[in-house]
Amino acid sequence: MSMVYINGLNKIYPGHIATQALTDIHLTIEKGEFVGIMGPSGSGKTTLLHMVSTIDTPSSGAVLINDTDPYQMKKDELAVFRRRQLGFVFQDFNLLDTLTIAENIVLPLTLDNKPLAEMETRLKQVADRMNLSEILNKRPYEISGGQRQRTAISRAIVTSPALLLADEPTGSLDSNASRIVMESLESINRHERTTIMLVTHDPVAASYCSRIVFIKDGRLAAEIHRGDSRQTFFQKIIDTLSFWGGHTHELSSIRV
Ligand SMILES: Nc1ncnc2c1ncn2[C@@H]1O[C@H](COP(=O)(O)OP(=O)(O)OP(=O)(O)O)[C@@H](O)[C@H]1O
Repeated sequence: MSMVYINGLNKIYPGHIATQALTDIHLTIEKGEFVGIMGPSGSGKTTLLHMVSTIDTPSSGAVLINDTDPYQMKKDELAVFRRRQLGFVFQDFNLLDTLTIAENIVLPLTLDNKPLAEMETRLKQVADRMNLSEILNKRPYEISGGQRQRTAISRAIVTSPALLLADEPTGSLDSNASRIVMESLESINRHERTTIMLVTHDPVAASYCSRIVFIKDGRLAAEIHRGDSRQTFFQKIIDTLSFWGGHTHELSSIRV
């Protein structure tokens, strides 16, 4: 069963000089997969994520999410679809400083008018899984970057979305915080069976995925699967990046 089905997708940004950001993309992501998107800067990774997250519209081709075409929906329907089916995680966390960590996490449930008891149960489950239970009464400016990103991930999964979309979630974090964030995403994928699509430049972060799709100049260039060993997968990612392009500098001293 596919969670994301992309068929013949093209994206052209109009303008004085039009940019063809994506060309004839065909990609299927099965339910429960954890897929990374990698490629050089400007290759179209974020554009692809935006097409799936319905932030922007394709120029042509089909995008189905959970067998639904979000681009056929009315504005209100789409807003509800996004709130219930999709979770979003960004590089810069996007938390509200005026709210506590607990209030930030349950915000999507508040917007959906869920009963208080249900909110409290779900908050406890998510906070336990993301190891945030001790800091629920703090505010975002009182916690570390890694804790902020885990709060943002908690907010994204509190509605139990079918699909979690993450754009460079470790981009602002040091290597230790990145590792904890990636372990959290891996745990969500394993235990909540949430399908995850992640854009990253970071080969260590990518090594937590079950499959990596490489994009070059807006086209799918290669695809590799993890298998059992994350260490071996990391090496495969480095080899593929050095062949297709991407960030492979500064990698010699990285510990997986
Ligand atoms: N809103 C926009 N208007 C016009 N061109 C755009 C727009 N967004 C992206 N582009 C162009 O589309 C191409 C793909 O951009 P995209 O941001 O998807 O790449 P990326 O692989 O995510 O890059 P990076 O790794 O640097 O974030 C680039 O040539 C970019 O300049």
